[in-house]
Amino acid sequence: MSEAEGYPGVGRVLVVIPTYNEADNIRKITGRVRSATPDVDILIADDNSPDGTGTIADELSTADDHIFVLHRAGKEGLGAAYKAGFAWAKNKGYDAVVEMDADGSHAPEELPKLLDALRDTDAVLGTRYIPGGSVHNWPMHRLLLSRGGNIYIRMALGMPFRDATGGYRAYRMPVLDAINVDTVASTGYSFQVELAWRTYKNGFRMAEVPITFTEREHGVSKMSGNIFKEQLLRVTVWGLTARREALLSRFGRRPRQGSTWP
Ligand SMILES: Nc1nc2c(ncn2[C@@H]2O[C@H](COP(=O)(O)OP(=O)(O)O[C@H]3O[C@H](CO)[C@@H](O)[C@H](O)[C@@H]3O)[C@@H](O)[C@H]2O)c(=O)[nH]1
Repeated sequence: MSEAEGYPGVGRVLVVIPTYNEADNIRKITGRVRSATPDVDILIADDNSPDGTGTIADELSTADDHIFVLHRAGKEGLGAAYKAGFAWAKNKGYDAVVEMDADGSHAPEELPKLLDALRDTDAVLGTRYIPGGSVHNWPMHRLLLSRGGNIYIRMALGMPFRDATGGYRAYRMPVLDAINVDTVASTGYSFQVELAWRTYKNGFRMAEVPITFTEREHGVSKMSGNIFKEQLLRVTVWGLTARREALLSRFGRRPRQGSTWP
């Protein structure tokens, strides 16, 4: 087993790809990542996919020293898979991690752009909704949900970012340590919002770079009504908690220990 030398100016980078039923996509995406960025490693975090993604991942790992597999017992959501992947990265001494979907929605060819930006900052958010960014082949209802959700998040949390829900990102490892990523409660897509929120609240440097998001050709999205409800509820509570804390500090009072949720 050998590991990549590292990305210039960033260090050893691990691209974490969570998978659930991505048998038709996993070969292609890992090949594209390896071609675009030969200096980075890949970890496939598979939740025991019934379609055999885990077996294909093992084959890829056997054939390439820069691909690793984390087999998990069962489907626990994208957030849980990322947390396990980040813990694996920390254990192996990586300097930075990248989040990437398995289905080709996030173009590996744009990875150098994210990593170049990470040289001068602590976290990079790939953003669909700034000039240069775009979304391809999404149905109108999904686009409206995403745009509307991001407007709500900006208003509720006061974060300046245009795309707090996106899943193509890079974090330096000390950020994940400082924000206690292992205690992140979100399991679905609000995981992305919670990570951005914690990073922002902790005062880390964050940059947005434009990305092109292309809807998957194979397999299905795991988006569900429950995932959407989780996001809405959590963002509302975080926003109210932040306002309460701001109010208390204005009157010279500190919030009760443990009063911040989650
Ligand atoms: N291990 C594991 N992986 C999962 C699970 N659920 C989803 N994944 C993996 O997570 C990635 C994204 O899942 P999709 O279901 O394809 O996501 P999406 O609906 O296209 O959502 C994307 O856009 C959202 C914002 O609009 C993002 O919030 C989200 O992170 C993702 O990038 C894929 O690689 C998928 O296999 C799970 O329970 N377990």
